[in-house]
Amino acid sequence: MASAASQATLSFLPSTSASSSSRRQPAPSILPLSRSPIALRSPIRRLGFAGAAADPLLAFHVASKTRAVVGRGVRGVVSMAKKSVGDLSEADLKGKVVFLRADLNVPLDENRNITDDTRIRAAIPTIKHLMSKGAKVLLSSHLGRPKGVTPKFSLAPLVPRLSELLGVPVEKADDCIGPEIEQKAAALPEGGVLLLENVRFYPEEEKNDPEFAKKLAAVADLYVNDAFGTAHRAHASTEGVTKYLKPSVAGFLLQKELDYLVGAVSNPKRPFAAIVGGSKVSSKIGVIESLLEKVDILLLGGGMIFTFYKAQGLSVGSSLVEEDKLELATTLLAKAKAKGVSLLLPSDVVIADKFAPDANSKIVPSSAIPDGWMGLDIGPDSIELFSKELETTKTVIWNGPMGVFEFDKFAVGTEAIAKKLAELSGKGVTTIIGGGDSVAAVEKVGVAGVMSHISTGGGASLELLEGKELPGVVALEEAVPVAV
Ligand SMILES: Nc1ncnc2c1ncn2[C@@H]1O[C@H](COP(=O)(O)OP(=O)(O)O)[C@@H](O)[C@H]1O
Ligand SMILES: O=C(OP(=O)(O)O)[C@H](O)COP(=O)(O)O
Repeated sequence: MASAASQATLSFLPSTSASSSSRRQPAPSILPLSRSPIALRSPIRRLGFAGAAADPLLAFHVASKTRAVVGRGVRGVVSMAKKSVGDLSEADLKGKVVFLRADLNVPLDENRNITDDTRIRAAIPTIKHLMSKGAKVLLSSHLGRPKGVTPKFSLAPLVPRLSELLGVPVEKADDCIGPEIEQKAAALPEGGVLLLENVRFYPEEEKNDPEFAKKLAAVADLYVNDAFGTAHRAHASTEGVTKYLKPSVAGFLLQKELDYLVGAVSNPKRPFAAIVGGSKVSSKIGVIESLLEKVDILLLGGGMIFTFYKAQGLSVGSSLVEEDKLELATTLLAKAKAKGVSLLLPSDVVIADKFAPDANSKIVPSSAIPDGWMGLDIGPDSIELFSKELETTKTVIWNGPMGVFEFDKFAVGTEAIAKKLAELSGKGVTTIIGGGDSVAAVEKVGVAGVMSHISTGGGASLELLEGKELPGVVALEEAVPVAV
């Protein structure tokens, strides 16, 4: 049975939602401050294609699959798209030297062993495709944020795993430009792969220096960008190089990321819910504002909720609060209401007497956080409330953990959401995990494989969800417009 806290929440829910259940009551026009949590609901909005087409993000659509998503049920609408590596013919690729920018920025332990090879595995389909078409692949990436040539940031530890996944020995160069590359590129057989050294060993890379970009392009015939995780950086190997290599096209991973983070989000199967967590409101303002234009339901968790509670006049103890964002929190709540978005804050929280894995903890209603205690996770009623809400949806996007999931004691909320999304994914709901810590949580629970899409880019996915243009995508060639 639901506790008093969750019943208080449910009493705020009106009966008008398409995702509704019989429990909904009309929302009060003014939220009583004493009655946290906040649950604002009004009818599900349905953005037609006109709404989606007006979204500038749709200009980034690259895949034919995306075109189908964008154009579903709409005749005569032209979809803007980026040219894809899949659009190139065998003649375009056979014997050609391809500069392929991937994001192989993987975590290494102190012995330089790869601790998570996700980004390498994600790059494989494009590399294999180029190999199968007889291209000669110059594979480029950064690793970490080196200041000049730094051996510990060499790409050498990646060679064995790349070779294993590709089924061929991958040779590595000691540089990414210059005579060695010219010589090795000339000696590459069709279908061969040469891994270039860390492109950030040159400071010119991050400065997007045109002369450096020209040197990167020097031995190649064409450019493929598959580095989604770095597409928000206007660097020489992600943006500058496109000025010197034609065509410059998108790889399969980049396509897939855009399909989900732009396509599915701009024209989702509804009801469409977003779950936004993480530490601070300030780092998620852009995402929340952008998602408020698109979603039917917005569930908030993580450290940011305490700023919303405080803005509502509640006591939050020593929880994380951004005092200068209280007004903003109130504005966002009002915006959600005005837009008819159902915005839910957790009804109960797990509080701790210190910020530590071994802190004493207890569960309290969100409106009853005592002085000296801080909220570090969402509580069981909130998990139930969020889970019920999520069951009404057809598309869910998640960015940011529900609590301090790095501490086992406060990982329950985040892990419960991960499991819920896995369950929903199995029932045909589109589940999109938007990078960063949410991906780590999903992996920790062992349900990454069942999600519809797990983004390989934290910062890049955040920027996309904020509605920003990614320089690495903008720079790519437009596909021939297709009437859908
Ligand atoms: N209640 C909380 N109090 C303090 N920090 C929190 C709380 N909930 C979550 N966090 C922290 O938020 C961090 C993630 O925030 P953020 O970087 O914004 O998310 P993401 O990486 O998913 O974009 C995690 O390190 C987590 O410990
Ligand atoms: O790991 C990356 O970004 P992410 O941590 O935001 O996912 C990318 O490789 C970009 O790296 P950068 O943030 O050093 O430019």
